[in-house]
Amino acid sequence: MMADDAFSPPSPPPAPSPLAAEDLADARLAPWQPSPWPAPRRNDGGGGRVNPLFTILPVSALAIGLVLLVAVAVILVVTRRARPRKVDAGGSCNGDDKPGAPTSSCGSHNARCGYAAAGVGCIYAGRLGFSAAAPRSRGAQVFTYRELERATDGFSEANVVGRGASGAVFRGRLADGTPAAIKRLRLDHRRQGEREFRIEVDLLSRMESPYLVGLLGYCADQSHRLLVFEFMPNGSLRSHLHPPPRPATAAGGLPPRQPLDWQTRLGIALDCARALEFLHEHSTPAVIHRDFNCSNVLLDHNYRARVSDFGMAKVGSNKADGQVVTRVIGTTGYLAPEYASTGKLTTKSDVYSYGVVLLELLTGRVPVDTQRPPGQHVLVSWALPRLTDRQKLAQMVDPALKGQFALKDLIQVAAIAAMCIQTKAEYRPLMTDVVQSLIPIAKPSMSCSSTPLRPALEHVIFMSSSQCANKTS
Ligand SMILES: Nc1ncnc2c1ncn2[C@@H]1O[C@H](COP(=O)(O)OP(=O)(O)OP(=O)(O)O)[C@@H](O)[C@H]1O
Repeated sequence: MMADDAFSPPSPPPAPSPLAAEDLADARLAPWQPSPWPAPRRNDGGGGRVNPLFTILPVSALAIGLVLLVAVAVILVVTRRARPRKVDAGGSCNGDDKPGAPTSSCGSHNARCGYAAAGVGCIYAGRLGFSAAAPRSRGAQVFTYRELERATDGFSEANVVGRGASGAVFRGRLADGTPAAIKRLRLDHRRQGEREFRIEVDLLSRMESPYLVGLLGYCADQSHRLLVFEFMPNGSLRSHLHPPPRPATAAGGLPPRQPLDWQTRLGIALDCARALEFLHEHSTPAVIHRDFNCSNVLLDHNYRARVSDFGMAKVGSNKADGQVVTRVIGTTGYLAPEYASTGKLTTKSDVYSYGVVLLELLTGRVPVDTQRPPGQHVLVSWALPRLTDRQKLAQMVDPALKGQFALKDLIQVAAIAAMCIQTKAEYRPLMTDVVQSLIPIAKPSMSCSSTPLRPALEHVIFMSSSQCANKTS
């Protein structure tokens, strides 16, 4: 029943609003307790005096709050200004990476630590569809052509460290003493150089990983287009795995280059896997390198690898299948079959190219070599049946690695390579799986039993935990 049935006022009350009726009912259930505090007196214009406390207290509280707010804001602004210009994007890092520092001091491979150089800016920011929240931690400094000319002794031939399809790369030293690799792009009528320039600047000034070659800056002075990278003193992986034959005059007196040893190769394989893992799985949206090959793997003074050359990279689509249909470009011998034949590009195309580089590390062979006997021209077709045959496996390894590896490690690397170069893209592993599978063998101190294979690689026929004990060398 209604509450006012039970409530019998002595005289008819003024018509109550429904809310007033409920209030009355509540009042019946919970009798009103007098407040211990003095009741405020309403200034009703009836001549009653207002207690000054009730005016002063809220006003002073408001004033104190305002002062505190302003103080906090001032402290925040001052401390931000006083901090060195290092930006922590996506995780705190106390490393002291400097422009040109070849190795990040961040512990985690996922750490994105970097710096923002003074007075930096990126004129091409925002063209590749990264979300606004994407970290832009590394500033790319803008150089004039004159500055880079000075840095390279007028682009002298003596400073050329390499030449790619898009131009020459010069060793240089920036005004602050930082060593740098300066790539002078050739701008052709197809404007491919311009496109590559924009992609490199846009991507690299936003991405931050110790496994990617860092972009220190760029120059877009009139018709000049130059990219300034961290200098990688040990050059490309290609120059170590497949050194060009030295002319007799140059070779005389110079000691022969030592082939990379097994552990160094595994370290390089792991660094590259982490670089691709970063692009595919830790970047939003995913980035497909599209031209991953051993020329684009550069080595620092400790032979730690970093991936370079993003001029052909594609930012993955947001579509569910993560597939981009595009013009087929890349390097012969590294192209995934589905990409080469249909132009369908996915992160799994990079996984295939990675598998080819892993085969090069394993065998010391180039991806395509028409000088070899028939049946051995294409590395992938020659290697694939051997990778899963224990007898033939040991014979396919680079002779320079003889006696340096345990059979179980070789089997593991072969299994990873075999999965990466699967013809069907969906059978290839994720780069995260590759990283996890390589970690135990790239760190020899870890015991075999504590490092089970990742599910993606488990079904390779001869991989079983019992074989972990079969250490033969
Ligand atoms: N950051 C760097 N530090 C040291 N050397 C470098 C650096 N970048 C490039 N180089 C050298 O310059 C060479 C040419 O590099 P570049 O990226 O122009 O071409 P590429 O990758 O070999 O070929 P392409 O551009 O045709 O794919 C490399 O192989 C390497 O020896």
